[in-house]
Amino acid sequence: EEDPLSSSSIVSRFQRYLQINTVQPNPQYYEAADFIISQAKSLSLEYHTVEFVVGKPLVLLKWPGSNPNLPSILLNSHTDVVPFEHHKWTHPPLGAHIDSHGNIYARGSQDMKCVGMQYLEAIRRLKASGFEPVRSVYLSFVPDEEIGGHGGAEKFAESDEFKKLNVAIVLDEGLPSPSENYRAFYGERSPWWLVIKAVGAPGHGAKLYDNAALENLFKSIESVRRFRASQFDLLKAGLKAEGEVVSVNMVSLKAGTPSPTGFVMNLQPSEAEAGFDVRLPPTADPESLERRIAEEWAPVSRNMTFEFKQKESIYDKFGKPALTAIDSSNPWWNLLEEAVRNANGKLGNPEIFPASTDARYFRNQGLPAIGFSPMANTPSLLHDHNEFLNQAEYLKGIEVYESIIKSYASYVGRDNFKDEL
Ligand code: MET
Ligand SMILES: [Zn+2]
Ligand SMILES: [Zn+2]
Repeated sequence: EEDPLSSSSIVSRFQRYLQINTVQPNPQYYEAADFIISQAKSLSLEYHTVEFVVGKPLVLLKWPGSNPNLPSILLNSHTDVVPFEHHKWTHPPLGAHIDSHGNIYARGSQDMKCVGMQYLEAIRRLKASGFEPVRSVYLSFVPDEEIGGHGGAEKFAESDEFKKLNVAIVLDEGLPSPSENYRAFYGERSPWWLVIKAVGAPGHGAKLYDNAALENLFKSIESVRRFRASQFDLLKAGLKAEGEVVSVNMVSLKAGTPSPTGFVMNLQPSEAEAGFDVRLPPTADPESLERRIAEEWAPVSRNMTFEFKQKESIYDKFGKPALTAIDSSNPWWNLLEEAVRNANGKLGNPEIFPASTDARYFRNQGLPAIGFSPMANTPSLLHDHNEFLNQAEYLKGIEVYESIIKSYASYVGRDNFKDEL
């Protein structure tokens, strides 16, 4: 039988996880849970599943520490992945095909089945080396991150079950880095999913008149685009980073009178709407953006209305921007830097995650949470066609986690200096 610690067994376990269809909106969560539990068994980890929402299992694993009084470490990952356009990929998105360069192609290879498996493989190696944790290490494999996390990490982080784990620090996903420096994230932007609706007089397609619904909508779109350009310019000029500007992208457009052959071409419709994915940095002024939406993007003077499909606060439950400290008040930050260095890796400057992750639910509880996915020399292909991760980079990431878990689980100093300052 093959050595479970060999590179080829490690990579083939990753392929098996990638091949499980956990694609939204119909993820095969039980199949994923069975696989994770089989891994837990092979590692002699404690396991159990919780269903905060029926049909959406969250798998929780535990590697007990020798000192159960010390607060624990939580390694979080989501099991679901976003959909794909099958025919636009060079290799099947659920195939986990490895090409001649060692690139593993699959949806979830970067976001974030890699991380979930790397945690497990790091533990496999640590166990084989005889390492015993002082702090308990928990692994949570959560559902539904890609549709908002409401049936997964959000409920988990607010649960009594979670409080009992007495978690000191959470690790969750980050982003790949095209350079040799890994990226790490101490905060993230808040999603506002906005739909703007216009109404107007219907009329002949040949007639030029004011206040048609689509004319009204396009005035708004022009205003949104001017704002978008102003934020994008800050980014292009290098004055701000991706996570420090407000982004707004149009993601849907709905209008027209359907006909069997497409749309009626000589009728101007009386309703139209556009959807926008807006992301606010933790340093943004939410009130001023809301005013801009009401006064410029959807003004009542044009009979416009708007609705939020999602509108998250930039503040934690104590009313402060949900940011994890990266100064000496947070020992876990320095430990991470040191552990990555010990594994011959380099960490870039801490950043604000430009999209959103489940880490926000833990930060909202006042806990430190760091976003980190050890992928260097890798183009960022999250939610894109042909998402891949190189197998050598994947294996390197396991060594990085080995170093981090070892350091975190052995740390017996104070968890947080904040209260004493
Ligand atoms: C807004 S829920 C988060 C879903 C996904 N991670 C995103 O950033 O779009
Ligand atoms: Zn993700
Ligand atoms: Zn994602």
